[in-house]
Parts: sequence; C-alpha cells; structure tokens
Amino acid sequence: MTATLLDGKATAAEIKDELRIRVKALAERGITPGLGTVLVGADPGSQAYVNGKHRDCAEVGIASIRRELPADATQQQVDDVLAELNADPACHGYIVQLPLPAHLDTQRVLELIDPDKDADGLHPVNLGRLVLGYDGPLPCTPRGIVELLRRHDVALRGATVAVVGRGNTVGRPLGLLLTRRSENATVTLCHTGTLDLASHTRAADIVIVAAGVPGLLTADMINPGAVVVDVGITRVIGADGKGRYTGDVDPEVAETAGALVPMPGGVGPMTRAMLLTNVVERAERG
Ligand SMILES: Nc1nc2c(c(=O)[nH]1)N[C@@H](CN(C=O)c1ccc(C(=O)N[C@@H](CCC(=O)O)C(=O)O)cc1)CN2
Repeated sequence: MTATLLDGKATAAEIKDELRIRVKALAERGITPGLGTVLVGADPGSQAYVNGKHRDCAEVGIASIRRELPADATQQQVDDVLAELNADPACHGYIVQLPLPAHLDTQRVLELIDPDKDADGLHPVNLGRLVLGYDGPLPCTPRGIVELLRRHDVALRGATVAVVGRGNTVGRPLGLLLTRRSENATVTLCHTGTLDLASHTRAADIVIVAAGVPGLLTADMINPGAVVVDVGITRVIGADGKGRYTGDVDPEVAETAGALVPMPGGVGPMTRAMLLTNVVERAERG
C-alpha cells in the first residue's frame, strides 16, 4: 500500500473529546443536549447503527431518547412519534433511521421533522438552506467528509473533485457543500447516466465514491496520487456464507492513490461524530 490512510475513527475520537468539553460548558448553563432516534422495524444493521448512536451519546454526555416501533407500524403511529419528539423540550435534535419499511412514506416522514430539530440535516428546508448558502444543520456524511479532509490538510480550494453518486443523503448535498465559498472546490457530480465515468475520475484531484456499487472505482480510474474517499457500505455475503460490509473502492486503489479514506474506519465514524456535533450546536443556540 502506498496511500496514506486518513483515519476517520481517530479523527472522530478527537471530535468527541472536543464535544465533551462543550457539553460540560452547557451543563454549567443547566442544559443537557438530547438526541432522539426513531427506529421502525428490527433490521439488524439499522439496530446496530442506532445502538452506536446511543453509545456515542453516552460517551460525550448527550442524553438519549429512543423510540422504537414494530416493522408493521402504521404511518399514523410514526407521525405521532414525530409529533411527540417535535414537542419534547428535552430533545434538541432527532433522526429517523433510514431506510424505513417500504409501506411508509419516507418523504412525508422527513417533512414532518421540525426543521430546527433535524439532526440529520435532511429536511427539505435544511437542504434548501444548503442550496441557498444559509445556516442550518448540515447532512452528517457530507459534513463528516469535508471535516475529515480539512483536519488532514487536504486542500479543497481550487481542487477538482469528482463525486460519484447523486443521492439525497450524500452525493447531492456533498456537491453543494464543496462548492460553497468557504470550500471553493470545483465539482463534477457523476451518476448512473454519466458517460465514460473514468474520464471524470481520472481528471480529479479528489474522488469521492458514494454509489453503493462494491468495487466500482478501480486503480486505472484515478490519477496517481489522487485523494480517494470511499463512502460505499454494501452488505454482501462472502464465500463462507457470512455477511460483511464492502466499500465502493477496489482495494488495489490503495497502490495508486496518494491518500485514502477507507471503509471501514473512515466516513462512517465521521458521520456519527457530525450527528453529535449537530445536536450540541442546536443545544448551544438554546
Ligand atoms: N437517518 C439516517 N439513516 C441512515 C444514515 C444516516 O446518516 N442517517 N446513514 C446510514 C447508516 N449509518 C447511520 O445511520 C451509519 C452507517 C455506517 C457507519 C459506520 O460507522 N460504519 C463502519 C463500518 C460498518 C460497521 O463496522 O458496522 C465504518 O465505516 O467504519 C455509521 C453510521 C444509513 N441510514
């Protein structure tokens, strides 16, 4: 391996240390930040992610508010839980774990979250604020990627960035974030309709892959020395019959890239750290 690994786990640990200090300062003002989670169903992956979020809360001193509904919960039951969290003064921000069971209306659910309590930054009002360059909670994965690159001195100003994937949680908001005046990167947003994907990734200083296609980015598709960020996390069943997670970046990319944000240990821990950050910021605003 020639690429320098940009360690999201270690950086997330640093951020949690910083948050612990901010949470103590809030305690002196009589404020305990509270994060709510809404989990519908018993998908083991989603359960593990929600458990992780509450472990993180305990580590930094954020209060946890858990709401769990069965997989066959009605839309009305979900709506009622959101109304309850919107009205709860102890809950500074909350998330609805995605994906939701297919019978529920995800767009409606995201729109029912009070935009001021939207810890994931996925409410249309907050995505609109991002489009317009106004302040608001930022989506956790894009924010985590920018923060990880910043803390490792990867220059964004003037850099050309190929983002692969146009989803609403990562690719699309990431393109908006990177092109803000404060970041000033030049972004090409690639997607399944892009012709000759490799011509775009080869031309980029930084390649960020959030397509959900295991091994999509291969070593011949990058400029030697490029910075590569693997956002993919797909559960696959190995030859041994056991499930494991795999990223969008082929392992051989590490021989050609200058720096690599790996999966695991890269974007995932940063996503979790940014969720905590969004809640603490909301509590600090009062
Ligand atoms: N409401 C939301 N739902 C979902 C989001 C989200 O940001 N908000 N993102 C994903 C799941 N997710 C957080 O919810 C998440 C996924 C993975 C990781 C992570 O740390 N992964 C590890 C590797 C996997 C593992 O070992 O378990 C890593 O990258 O090192 C954190 C959060 C979909 N749903």
